[in-house]
Amino acid sequence: MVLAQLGGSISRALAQMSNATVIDEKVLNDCLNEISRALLQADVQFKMVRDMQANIKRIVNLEALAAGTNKRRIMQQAVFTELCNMLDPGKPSFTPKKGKPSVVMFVGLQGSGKTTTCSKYAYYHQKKGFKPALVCADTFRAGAFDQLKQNATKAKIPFYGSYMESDPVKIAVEGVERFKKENCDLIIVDTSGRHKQEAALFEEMRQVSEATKPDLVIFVMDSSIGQAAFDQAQAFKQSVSVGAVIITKMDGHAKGGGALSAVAATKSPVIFIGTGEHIDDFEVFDVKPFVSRLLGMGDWSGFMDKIHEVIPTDQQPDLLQKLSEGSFSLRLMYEQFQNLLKMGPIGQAKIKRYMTMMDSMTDAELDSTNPKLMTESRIIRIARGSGRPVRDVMDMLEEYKRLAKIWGKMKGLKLQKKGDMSALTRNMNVQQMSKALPPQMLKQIGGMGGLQSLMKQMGSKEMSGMFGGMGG
Ligand SMILES: Nc1nc2c(ncn2[C@@H]2O[C@H](COP(=O)(O)OP(=O)(O)OP(=O)(O)O)[C@@H](O)[C@H]2O)c(=O)[nH]1
Repeated sequence: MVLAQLGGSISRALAQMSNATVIDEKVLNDCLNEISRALLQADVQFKMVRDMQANIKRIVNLEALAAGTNKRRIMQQAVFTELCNMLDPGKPSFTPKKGKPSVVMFVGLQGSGKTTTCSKYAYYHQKKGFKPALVCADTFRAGAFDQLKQNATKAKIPFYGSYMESDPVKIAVEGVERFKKENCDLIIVDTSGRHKQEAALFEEMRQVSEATKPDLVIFVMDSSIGQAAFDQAQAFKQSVSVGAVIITKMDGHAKGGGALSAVAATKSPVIFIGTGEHIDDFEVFDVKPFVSRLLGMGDWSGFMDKIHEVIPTDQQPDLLQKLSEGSFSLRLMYEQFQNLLKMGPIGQAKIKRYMTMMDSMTDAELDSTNPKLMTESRIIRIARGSGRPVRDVMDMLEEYKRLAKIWGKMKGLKLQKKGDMSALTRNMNVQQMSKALPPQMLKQIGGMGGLQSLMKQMGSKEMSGMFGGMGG
């Protein structure tokens, strides 16, 4: 996800500023320009970037900044506040209540992921104890009804639609009435995808909304839409009263900045994000944790210790680049295991087993950094493919999560120069090495004592090379 790069660029700009000996207007402007450039590259609308820049300049007191010991924090806080303000329209969206019938209508551009998202939204609420139902008022795209029907059947959610009827208003009204009678408390109406140039389709959408009187209209937006987001979102808002936004395909390579623009255009909050094609690849969206993750805030303490622990003496620029983007994937873990195998008999059986299972994984699975991708069906498939019990696959994934947590601390890391890194890692000792090893492996080696003698035998150079080659 390119948003991670945005976080990295902003962090770098802040670090550069806080490294300056004198903080004057020029240094502040340079820093703000750098941040603005990063936001523009992430497809945030120009006007929003300009406003944000002006706001930060207003908030940040240059004198306090020049005198303050924690310049980085002051600036980071200002950027944090501004990004939160951009993503928070200041009023919460309508939330359905159990036992009380609500109608929620989904609108969006063609292919934005509406139909998939309707099912995810229904499924999410069903798990929370709601009685949802799906109505397919998309009479425009052949196959839309079948798609909804298929998703609804899989999740055991009642649905309504027609192959014959071509009037979406009629279908929507009939569906809503039927499910109200059946005491469903969350009636979700899926509509056809449309572009702002298609006036007739916009009129039709307005009519569906007028006839079904939704409690909430959700604008579904593909995160890769880029700079067009603002205009498109605004066009929808002008025809129907959009009250919330869901951003889809956040798992892809989208720049994601369009999300900020959609919020500004619709003055509505983002309530969920879609993170994959599967029905539970769906997350509640919360502004503050999202922005703090984006800025790599919150977990800087103990950060350098982790560098001591896990980075080998020989340089791994590619690895560091990947880690600074927050992408510790199963493939990186595989490569790490490969290096461990080269070392000799230690824990080979277990690692070989892990690698056999990983050989049964798809490229997408190996390269993903989202543990949620590993759904039950994928785990079963991998177990079958590798001839291992499901428990072993789970065990391997747990190990991945454990390592990813350690490596995850590197996200947003400002890359060091070659010399700096070797100086940092020169002091790696047995204790630090032991922390970097999987606990089972440490046990197999014979605990701390075993590790110590092993390091003596092999020479700590080879030992620290264990993590070598990971950048590939
Ligand atoms: N990777 C990923 N794919 C998604 C996500 N949401 C939807 N998709 C995929 O996007 C494609 C389009 O999704 P649909 O749900 O058919 O889109 P739609 O907006 O209903 O399409 P129209 O009815 O033509 O407007 C499908 O292949 C979905 O599987 C997501 O969060 N991540």
